[in-house]
Amino acid sequence: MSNFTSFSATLNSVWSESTSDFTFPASVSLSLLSLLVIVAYWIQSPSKVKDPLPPGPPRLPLLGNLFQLGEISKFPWLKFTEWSKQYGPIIYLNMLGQPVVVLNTAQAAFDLLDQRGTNYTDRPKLIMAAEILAGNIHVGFVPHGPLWRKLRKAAHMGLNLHAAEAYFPIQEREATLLVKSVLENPSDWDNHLQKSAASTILSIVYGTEPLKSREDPIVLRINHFMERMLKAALPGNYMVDMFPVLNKLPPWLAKFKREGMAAHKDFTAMFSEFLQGVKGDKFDTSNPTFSATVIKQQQPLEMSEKEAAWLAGAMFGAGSDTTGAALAVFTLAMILYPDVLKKAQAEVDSVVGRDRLPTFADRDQLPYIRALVKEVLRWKPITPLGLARRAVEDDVYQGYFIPAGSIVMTNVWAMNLDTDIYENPTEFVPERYLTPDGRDYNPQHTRGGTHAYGFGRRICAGMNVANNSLFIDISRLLWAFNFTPSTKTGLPSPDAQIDTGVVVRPAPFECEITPRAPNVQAILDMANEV
Ligand code: HEM
Repeated sequence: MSNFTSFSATLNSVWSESTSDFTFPASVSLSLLSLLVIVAYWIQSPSKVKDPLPPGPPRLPLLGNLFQLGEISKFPWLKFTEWSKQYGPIIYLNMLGQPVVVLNTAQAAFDLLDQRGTNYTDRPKLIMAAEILAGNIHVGFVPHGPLWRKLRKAAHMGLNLHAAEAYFPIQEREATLLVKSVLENPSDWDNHLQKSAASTILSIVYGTEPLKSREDPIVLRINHFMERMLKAALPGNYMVDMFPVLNKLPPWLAKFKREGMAAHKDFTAMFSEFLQGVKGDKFDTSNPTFSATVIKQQQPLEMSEKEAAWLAGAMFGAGSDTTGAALAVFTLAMILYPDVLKKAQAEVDSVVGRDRLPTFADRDQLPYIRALVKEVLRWKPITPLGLARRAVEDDVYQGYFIPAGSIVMTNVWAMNLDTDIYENPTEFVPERYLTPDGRDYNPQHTRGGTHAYGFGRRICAGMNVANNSLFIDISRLLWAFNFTPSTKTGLPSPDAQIDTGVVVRPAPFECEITPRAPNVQAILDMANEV
């Protein structure tokens, strides 16, 4: 799912590389732009500030923190975390009149997003991406209101803890295929992880057969949708997001609107075609699928064909790159922390043995693996700023004024490194999620031990499916392989990361992945899920 981690970085492009389809003649552009900035500021600035705004870096009149953009353009969570040490748990920024509030502690995120959920369940307005391209129907971007509640309810029916168990067979089959691919071609391990994550989510949503490649037409088509959404969501790419009044122009006068509406029609046709495939017999429907649940819920929830199609279609973008990136973090940790690797393998071996693959039935007996999955999500968060929210009304928190319309960001990176909660937070230590007598331990204000899936009512709808995929993939990879540094390139850096715009993941690195025993292939061949 396109997120807002690149928010600050991409605001830069307002000035530098705008691809806006609505351009001004050069002679009038500067003065007109200045006027528009003043009007935008006047419209958007908080009118009645009674309490002080939260602290933050110094601001200029009108421009706000625009001049700090350089500092936060790359990996903004790192700068926010640094600022949190200076300014405290809540930081206030202002970008050309747009208030931005960054929450740096789990306590602040819990107090606002969980405890005052009604005010913080909305998403920021994204006119080009969410309203025009997605037609205000994408569950991840739709404003807080009746439609979001309906879509979310249907999503819950297909993804809740119990419903997610129906996908165990798909996830076990995909995990076996993943181990097979890595065994055949270990140097391409990252590609196998990404393909496996994509294949799993597609099978869960539409009941498709396992993917042979990431170039499969269905993947390419959905990726094209995601790329369009991402490009449209980046601030500065479309003037209409800076000056919403432009959205009032009729389509014949506004190219961005004409093209956006046409693209929305195409995406609707694509998602409807996929859903029809489940209704008809094009895909294998012998396994329970998310789409089948959505189709069943259409009548009781009074969901239109279009809403059902978009709900199912939204899942690939939300669940594919995210899970794949978390598996890459796991691989990095196994290379850098050989003692953890050994301990995890020892647990798997003692419970499962060497004559079969781990299954979901083993999960209760694998506390160290459960802890390791939580540590993967904590150590290098793949969505370090979560997914932004919008304050609907003025609020006051800890004596600070949060203006209505503020973009609210959760700095999960800072929360995961909070030394009040985690000892040696930069180290990979699964033990932190176990009590001294070996039971599961979840730090305060986490959901299931983690902040990775967000907060409050808008928490990740697919978190059970994601946790299940991570558990089964990680336990089978640990059962099958040893992970060691590349003999050519040595130890990878724990800190090198890349921001894909969708997720933040470890920078590419090489490593050696070798089978732990000669019979791995034979056991894989015996697995009857494939
Ligand atoms: C490791 C994997 C994943 C991570 C780290 C992750 C993380 C997130 C985060 C941070 C949010 C925003 C929550 C908030 O606003 O507080 C989110 C939303 C969402 N996620 Fe996930 N996700 C993952 C996997 C999945 C999967 C597998 C699915 C689908 C099966 C999924 C479906 C969704 C949906 C539909 C939303 C939008 C919820 C809404 O706005 O109401 N995610 N996810």
